[in-house]
Parts: sequence; structure tokens; C-alpha cells
Amino acid sequence: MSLDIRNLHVSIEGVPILHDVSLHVGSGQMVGLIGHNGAGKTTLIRTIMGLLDADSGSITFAGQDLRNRPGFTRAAAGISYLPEDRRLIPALTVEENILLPVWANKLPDSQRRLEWVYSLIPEIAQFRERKAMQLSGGQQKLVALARALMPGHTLLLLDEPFEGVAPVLSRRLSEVIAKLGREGLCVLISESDDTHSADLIDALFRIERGSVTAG
Ligand SMILES: Nc1ncnc2c1ncn2[C@@H]1O[C@H](COP(=O)(O)OP(=O)(O)OP(=O)(O)O)[C@@H](O)[C@H]1O
Repeated sequence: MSLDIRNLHVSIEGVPILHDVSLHVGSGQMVGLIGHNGAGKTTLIRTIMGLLDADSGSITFAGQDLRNRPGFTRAAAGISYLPEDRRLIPALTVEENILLPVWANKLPDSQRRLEWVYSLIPEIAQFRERKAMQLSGGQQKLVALARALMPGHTLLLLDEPFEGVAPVLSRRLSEVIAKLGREGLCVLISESDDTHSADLIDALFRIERGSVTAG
């Protein structure tokens, strides 16, 4: 299974944002997408997720054309993302937040998956009954990663996972992400520089003003 993006052009409200973007994440690979604020990382990730429409070009995963499939089909295909701003529901417990994609997409086998996520990130199991609003920003990132892992068993898109996370927790996040590589997932990690991802990734692309180059 691999992600293949070719000659992708994306505009937002008529303004061209991504220009002729091509990028490849091979089977079981962890790939970095490095670029400054406003370079277009989130736009690319949201387009892969089907949350933004492309003007032209192709997005293929595991041989399936994703560009012409609506966003809600991603979870069933095992494709998921960690948004930069986490988007947890503050009044729900940690476990309820993690289970949201399961309820929304009626995903099968959720108990086994939940146990796998807790074994991967055991500290989360300890605060599963706490409300999301009672967690620190870094802990919330771990929970958002756990939530993304519920549907995300083929392709995971991590949008600046280390942004705003204190050093101890970002080391912990790195450990968890490193384990994902061994699970055979395809992972794309965006970051403003490669400080945290350098040791994790197999390949790197740079994005600057909406254009991507292999780095
Ligand atoms: N809703 C929008 N309307 C207009 N322009 C937008 C919109 N969303 C993003 N853009 C523009 O698209 C460009 C790329 O933004 P994007 O959020 O993809 O960058 P990024 O690399 O993820 O940066 P950041 O780390 O700051 O989120 C920016 O110039 C931004 O101003």
C-alpha cells in the first residue's frame, strides 16, 4: 500500500495554494513534509483527507483513486489524520473522544483496536475517564493521536504533531510514532523543521509556498 500524489493543484476560494505537487509515501514508510508556517502543509493534508477539493492532479492510495471519493470514505479505508489543533471535545472523556470516529463511522472491531491503542500508549489508559479539558496540551495531542489510530490502520497523516508540546511529552510522542513505523502503517508527518522527525523518517519532502520538492 502506498500513497501517490501527482501534479496536484489546489485553490482556496479561488486563490491557488498548492502548485503541481507530487509526493510519494511507500508501503510502510514514514515520510516528513517540512515547511514554514503558511507553506501549505495543512492544505495538502486536508486535500488528501477529502476535506478540500483539488483543481487537478491525482491522489492514489493502495491503487484507489482518493480524489474522487468524499471525505467520509477515508475512515472505512483505514485513512486518518491528526489535526494540528487536536479538536478534542472538551466535555467528553478521553475514552469517549477516542471512540468518536468508531461511533461516527460504525467501525467494526473497535474493542480490539482500543486495546491495541492503549497498549501502544499506556498512559492514556490511566486517564481514560478524565474529561479532555482536564488534560495538558501535550496529553491532548497523545489523545488526538490515539483517536486518529482508531480508524487509521493503513495511512496516517500527522499535522505538526510536535507543535506546542513540551520536550518530555514530545519525546514520548516520538516513541509512539516510531512504534507505528514497525506496524507497517504509511505515515506522513508535517513539521516546520525536522527537529523532531529527523530520527523517525525514511524520506523527506520540503514544501515552500505551495510547491513540494524531494529533499
Ligand atoms: N481558508 C483559507 N482561506 C484563504 N487562504 C487560506 C485558507 N486556509 C489557508 N490559506 C492560505 O493557504 C496557505 C497555506 O496554508 P496552510 O495552513 O496549508 O499552511 P501550513 O504549512 O499548514 O502552515 P501552518 O503551520 O501555519 O498551519 C497560506 O498562505 C494560507 O494563508
